[in-house]
Amino acid sequence: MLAAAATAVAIPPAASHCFPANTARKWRISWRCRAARVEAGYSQLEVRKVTYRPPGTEQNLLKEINLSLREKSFGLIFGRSGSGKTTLLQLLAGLSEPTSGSVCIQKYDDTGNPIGLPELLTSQRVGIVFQFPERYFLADTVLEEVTFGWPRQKADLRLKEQLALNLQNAFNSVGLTTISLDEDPQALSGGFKRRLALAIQLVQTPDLLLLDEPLAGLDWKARADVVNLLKDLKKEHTILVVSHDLRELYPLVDYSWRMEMGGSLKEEGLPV
Ligand SMILES: Nc1ncnc2c1ncn2[C@@H]1O[C@H](COP(=O)(O)OP(=O)(O)OP(=O)(O)O)[C@@H](O)[C@H]1O
Repeated sequence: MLAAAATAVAIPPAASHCFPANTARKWRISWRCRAARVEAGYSQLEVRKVTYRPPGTEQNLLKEINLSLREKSFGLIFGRSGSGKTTLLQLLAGLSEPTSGSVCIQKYDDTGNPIGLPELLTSQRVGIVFQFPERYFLADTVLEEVTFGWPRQKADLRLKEQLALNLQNAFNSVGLTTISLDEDPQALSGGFKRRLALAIQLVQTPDLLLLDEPLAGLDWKARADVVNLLKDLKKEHTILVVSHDLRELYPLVDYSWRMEMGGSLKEEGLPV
């Protein structure tokens, strides 16, 4: 798999992956920083007083949102349709910019004291899987689907090798090692399509994984499959999910929030 992925010819990024055009360059920078980042303590996502009003509109969709999520934990945002949950995920993914407030990663030592200044959470540190991600698969093979946006130039060979290694790790962690890279992504089962969408994001080794309605549209077997997968992934990843499927996700949840109509967020236990 490694060799095939490393030599894969790159195609422009797919809309479904929502990577900015210069993602590859950013990944390289991100890895360099990551290598230097081995410290005791822990990191935490901190959303501070975030308000969002789409450009050219008068109304705030999100109002003074505060949220903290410790690394390698699982957060869930629930609330009525139209309250602003997806808008918040898009903002955390860097697809839109807060009108005010900040989204940072703050490091703490083992006693809970902050280490240094908070770092801005940039889009290259976030992976997002949209609702029904399989609808946006465009390639004919699994290999082409996951290598969309990979660099073409020879000078980027080392980067491609690193991506290929990440790909192998991602496929291992989502349990996709049994499928052929030549397979048509649309021919995979519902649960495997979701695994593939997750693997595509995990290749970036994101600090934060955002999932919008990860169980939507799946049959009971695939839903159970994805829940088990998320249970495994949360051991190594920081995951923030928007979902209406509270009962099934309840056993995984470390923190939860209710989004009120009008875009206010309140920390609250799940009503299950
Ligand atoms: N760019 C925009 N301009 C104006 N209004 C917008 C914009 N984007 C979203 N909205 C509105 O903001 C509100 C929140 O939408 P959002 O999709 O975030 O809700 P949601 O809680 O995720 O809903 P659902 O659970 O149905 O997915 C909706 O009323 C939507 O129409």
